[in-house]
Order: sequence, then structure tokens, then C-alpha cells
Amino acid sequence: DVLVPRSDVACRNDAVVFVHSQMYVDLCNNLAKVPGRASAVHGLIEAYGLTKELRLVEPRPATVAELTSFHSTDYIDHLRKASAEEDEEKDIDVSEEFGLCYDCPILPGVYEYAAMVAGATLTAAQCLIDGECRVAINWHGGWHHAKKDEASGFCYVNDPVLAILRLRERFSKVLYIDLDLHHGDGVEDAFCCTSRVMTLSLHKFDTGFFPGTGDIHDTGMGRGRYYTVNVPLRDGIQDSQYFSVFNKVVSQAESCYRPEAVVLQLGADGMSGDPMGCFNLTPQGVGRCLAVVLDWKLPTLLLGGGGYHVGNTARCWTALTAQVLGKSLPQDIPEHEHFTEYGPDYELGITPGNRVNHNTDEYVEEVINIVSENLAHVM
Ligand SMILES: CN(c1ccc(C(=O)NO)cc1)S(=O)(=O)c1ccc(-c2ccccn2)s1
Ligand SMILES: [Zn+2]
Repeated sequence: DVLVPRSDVACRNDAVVFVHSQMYVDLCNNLAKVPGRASAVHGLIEAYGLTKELRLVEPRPATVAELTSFHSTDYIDHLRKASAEEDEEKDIDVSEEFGLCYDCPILPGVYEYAAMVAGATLTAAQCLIDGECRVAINWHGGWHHAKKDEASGFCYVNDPVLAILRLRERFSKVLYIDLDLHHGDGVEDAFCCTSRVMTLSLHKFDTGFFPGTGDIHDTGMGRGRYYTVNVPLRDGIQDSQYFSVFNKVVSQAESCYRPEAVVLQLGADGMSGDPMGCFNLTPQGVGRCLAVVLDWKLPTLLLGGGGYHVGNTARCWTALTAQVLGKSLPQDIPEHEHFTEYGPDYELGITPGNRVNHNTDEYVEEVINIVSENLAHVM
């Protein structure tokens, strides 16, 4: 059949692909750092009747070849062997090698979990490449800290990097936007030396806050100089200021970079009420950011990430799923298996806390000016 010129992959329809299977939810429930979050997220999306509007696509595990398109063979081999060992056999290497300790413990089955999450994100990316949809969603992906040969920050395999590498087989320029509370260091590291992928992260940046990278002056290296964009923020930021920063920086990035595809990591640990207790955002604020990206009408992959208040994370990703579908939702949480997660108000909306905002207008203006000057070098 006629090859579609790479720059204008036509979308056969405006379906929204949603990668899902019960087995996938069960796997994510048990092994991600937030037990039970996967089924709470899926349960609320289903309770609002949104799964009927989505094109559900079953995930398949990523192959070793796919995993080692970014990760080292040694790391993947070690993860696979360690994951297969029964925990009573102590001969596995429990050293900190490959980052497999503390925040990223070797749990039985962790390899199958990581391979399935990566496979789910790759399945979503493939649907975009094949023109099956314009937006594809994997809320259980977005593990942005994993490095080539090291697990980090609850992330074993960097599924956003794998997706971007796959999208790059079809699209000449990919824009990665990371709205998780934490800096998307693993994705930035993977593409810091190329102009073919622009990574743009809004995150908390403060002394001693994980992962410690994401300084505004880190702009990439060599051919990648100015194609790494970091927007460091302080505690307490609320929707209006966050959207203002996002809109100015991301709109300039899109207009000077002209990406052909977008990967958007929507970690929900910046929500008001999250145990991380840093930002003071609501799904409405992040939804305004999503609307800017959807308006570009580009192939767009939506991923999850952090989010440690299970109810608020489910609220956020359900509201964003409805927004992609163009559906408005009733404020009252529908009766369903996880209803009790949403007390005491049992409402979809999240009210911002009245916490101190350390982002002065002067600080935000300075950040925007520096980022804007850097982006002026991008052509
Ligand atoms: C390993 N760490 C990470 C790493 C990544 C994330 C993340 O969400 N990245 O997107 C969060 C914490 S960490 O050292 O900052 C923490 C571990 C546990 C933390 C915690 C747990 C409960 C309440 C507040 N903080 S922070
Ligand atoms: Zn996070």
C-alpha cells in the first residue's frame, strides 16, 4: 500500500486507545510502589462509563530486544535472573549494583511487571505510529527515572524512553513533556545529546529533593544543546501560576521545535493532598495544560507516573481521560468497588490546600525569561 509521508501520518479515526487488561491491572496493583492504585484508577474510569468510549487494547510484554534498545543487556539479564529467584535463595546479588535495592527492591515477578509496563507503553506508541488513533493512554506507565543500567526512584524500566525510541522510527522530532512532581532525569539523560528529541520537564527543584537534577541551566549537550528544557519550581504552586508557566514555555517550545509527535508524562504526585506534600495542583490545572497539547492535533502518548494519594491520582487520570474523550463528568463519584477511597466528600474535584506558595511572581518571571532565551536558540 502507499507509504504515508512520515510527517503527516493520517489518523484513520479519532479513537482513543487505552491499553488495558485485567492481568495488567493485577500485575501493576501488586508490584508498583503504590499497591492497589492500578485497580482504583481503572475502577473509577470504568465506573464513569468511559471504558465504553475507549478503544481498549491488550498489552503484551516487551521483548528483551525491545528492553535493550535502551537498557544494557547486563542490567536486563540481572533483572530477569534476580526476579526469577525465590527470595529464600540468598545467592542473588543483593548489592546495590544496578540500583536494585531500597527504592527499587528485587521482588519476585518484578521483571514480568516491568516488561509488561514497557510492552503496554510500546503497544500505545505502535497504535500512534499505525495511525489507529491520535491519542493513546497507558496510565500505569511513565517510569521516568530508570537509567540505561540502573533502576531508580521506584522505576525499573524507562518505558517513556522506549516509546520515544519507537516513535522516532516514524517521526523525525518527538517532544517529551514531563509534568510529574519530580524531574524526568532518566528521559533527559537518554536524549540530552540529540536534537531529535526535546525533553521538557516542570518539576520541584530544591536542595535535597529527589532526584536533585533538573537545574534551569541544564540545557543539553553537543547537538542536543538547548533541546533539554528544565523548569524548576518551588513548593506550593497552584493551578493558575503553573498553567501560566506551562503555557508560555511549552507553546514557545512547540512553535520553535515543531515536533511531529508528543509523549506527555502526567505523574499525579503534584496534586494537592498527595503524601509528597509539595505542589498544590488540581486536575483542572493539569487539564488546562493537556488542552494546550491536544490542540496541536499531533500523535500524543499519555503516561502516568507518580501519584501516592490513590483517590486523588484516580480522580486526576479519570478527569483527564474524560477530557481526551470530550466528555464532562458528574461531580458525584459513582458507586463502585473502590467508592470508599473518595470519602468524606465522594466528589471528583480536588480542592487546593491553603499552603504557602514559595513561587513568587518574580521567581516565575525569571524562570520563564531564562527558558525563553534558551529556546530562542532552537530552530
Ligand atoms: C525514592 N524517592 C522517590 C523517588 C521517585 C519518586 C517519584 O514519584 N518520581 O516521579 C518519589 C520518591 S524518595 O527518596 O524521594 C522518597 C521515598 C519515599 C518518600 C516519601 C514517602 C511518603 C511520603 C513522602 N515521601 S520520598
Ligand atoms: Zn514523582
